[in-house]
Amino acid sequence: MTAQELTEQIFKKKSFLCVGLDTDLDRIPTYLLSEKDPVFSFNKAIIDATHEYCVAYKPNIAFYEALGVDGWKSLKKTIDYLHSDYPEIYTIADAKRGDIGNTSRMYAKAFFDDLGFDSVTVAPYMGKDSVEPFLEFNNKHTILLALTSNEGAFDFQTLKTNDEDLYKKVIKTSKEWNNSENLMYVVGATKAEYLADIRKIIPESFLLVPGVGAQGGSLEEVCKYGITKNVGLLVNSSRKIIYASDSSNFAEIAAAKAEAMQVQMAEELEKL
Ligand SMILES: O=c1ccn([C@@H]2O[C@H](COP(=O)(O)O)[C@@H](O)[C@H]2O)c(=O)[nH]1
Repeated sequence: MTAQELTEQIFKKKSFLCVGLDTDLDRIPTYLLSEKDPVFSFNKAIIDATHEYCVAYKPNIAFYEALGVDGWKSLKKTIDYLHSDYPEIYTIADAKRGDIGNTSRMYAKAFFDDLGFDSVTVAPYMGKDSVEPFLEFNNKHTILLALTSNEGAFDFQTLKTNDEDLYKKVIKTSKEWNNSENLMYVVGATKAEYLADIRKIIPESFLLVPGVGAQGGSLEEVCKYGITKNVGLLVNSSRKIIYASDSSNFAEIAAAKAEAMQVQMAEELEKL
């Protein structure tokens, strides 16, 4: 899916919500554990209930890898289900990959060609040749970690290099890379006020913003500093939506949480 098509979906659905599929066998309703594929059953129920309120889903790959072969099968079934039943949905593999070039190429093939995700998150630490192999894929996005939502973001990302914050240097440098038009960036909702400066460097780029909900970030603050006339935001919430309830009507409750966020987003879009 192109960024233009994603923007069209955002205005059509009046939502820039991304629902995170951080599916954990220890947190899903226990009655699902007797199903053949509990992870897929849970994801399918969440997707069917929430899809009208969001434009994207973001499975965090760690939750699937942790289950070995079964986890990969559940991930594949989930992405195939999205492609077949909800082709208008944008998909993000939150995998935080990046390695020497020929290895990065294999990661890119895995997530873009084999699994067919629209985008994958990538760590910038190994530099240009570790990211460019992802950028070669047409109509696929590489979402570079810029300023993350966790406390540890201050360990390195805000260190000064030649009087400039490292995360700003990463963003500026990445704009020079081949096919940089295929880049998006991760900026944590917990650091919303930084978005004002970030928008000076990348006024048009899409930002994936995790950290609203369980991590305490505010949607209002994110919009105040980060929204553009074309929106340019995908705001993720995982646990606050998918684990809102562990009873048999968990999907209904998740839908209510997603709808509440969508309503707030529609209000923000009205202001544009
Ligand atoms: O800076 C980052 C980058 C990625 N994440 C991921 O987003 C979700 C957030 O989940 P919540 O339950 O809504 O807190 C999760 O998959 C993280 O690994 C992030 O939080 N911050």
